[in-house]
Amino acid sequence: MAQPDPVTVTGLSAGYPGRTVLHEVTARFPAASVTAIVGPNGSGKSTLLSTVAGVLSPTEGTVRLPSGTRPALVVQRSEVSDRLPITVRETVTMGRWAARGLIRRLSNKDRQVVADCLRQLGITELARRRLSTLSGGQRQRALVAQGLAQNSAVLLLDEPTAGLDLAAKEAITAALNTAAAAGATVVQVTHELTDAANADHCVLLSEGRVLDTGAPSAVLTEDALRTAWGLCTQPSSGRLHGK
Ligand SMILES: Nc1ncnc2c1ncn2[C@@H]1O[C@H](COP(=O)(O)OP(=O)(O)OP(=O)(O)O)[C@@H](O)[C@H]1O
Repeated sequence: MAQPDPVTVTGLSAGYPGRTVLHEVTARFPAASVTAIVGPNGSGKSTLLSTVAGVLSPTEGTVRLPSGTRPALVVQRSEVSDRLPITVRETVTMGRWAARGLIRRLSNKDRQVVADCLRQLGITELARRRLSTLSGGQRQRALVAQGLAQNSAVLLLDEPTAGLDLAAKEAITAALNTAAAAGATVVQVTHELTDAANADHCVLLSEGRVLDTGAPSAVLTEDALRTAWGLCTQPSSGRLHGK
């Protein structure tokens, strides 16, 4: 079977009014794989994800996606209002809008996908609860389930496991691995050393430029981390932090 096309960015510059954040970024995000984007605070990880998602337009360069793909983007939970008057099931069902449009009624397949995503993230019991009544970690699982429900060939997530307990982290990691095994291009921004080390591929950013890209074991060397973070890793905390 032919390998699905990867996502590629070439010579990408992007940023915000009066501020260029990404400078000539060239990177490849392989299909059927999980890629971790890592780098210090402010290095441009979220900006890169938003540009690949099409939320931000590049000022230079190109983003190439598999033809006809509309990426699914799971933003940081702090960017989503916790006051939305909708249930967990409705939140996840919104993920089907991309596939079915706003008008068409939910099909049995839509319902099945939503049920599967709720189950994968271990939140079936929370399905009737209002999003506003959930803990931060429970809400994060619902947002990841919404991203998965889009069944997109490209799934982009901004720090999906940040601040979660071990069970929630494991549920999300397993769900991302399952999506990749089914052929999706999964890209996650992460500060978690374990998530980065367990990814199939890694892109290390520093000051809006690609410092290195490749297998995590080759990219996340002590030297590279010292260069990027200016100090060293803190393996005991498992998080990638500078001083
Ligand atoms: N909406 C915005 N308007 C202006 N500048 C922004 C905006 N969002 C981010 N920036 C700036 O762009 C730079 C890169 O931010 P970005 O969020 O992409 O970094 P990051 O690597 O994801 O950081 P972190 O690890 O802290 O989440 C930062 O200097 C930030 O201040």
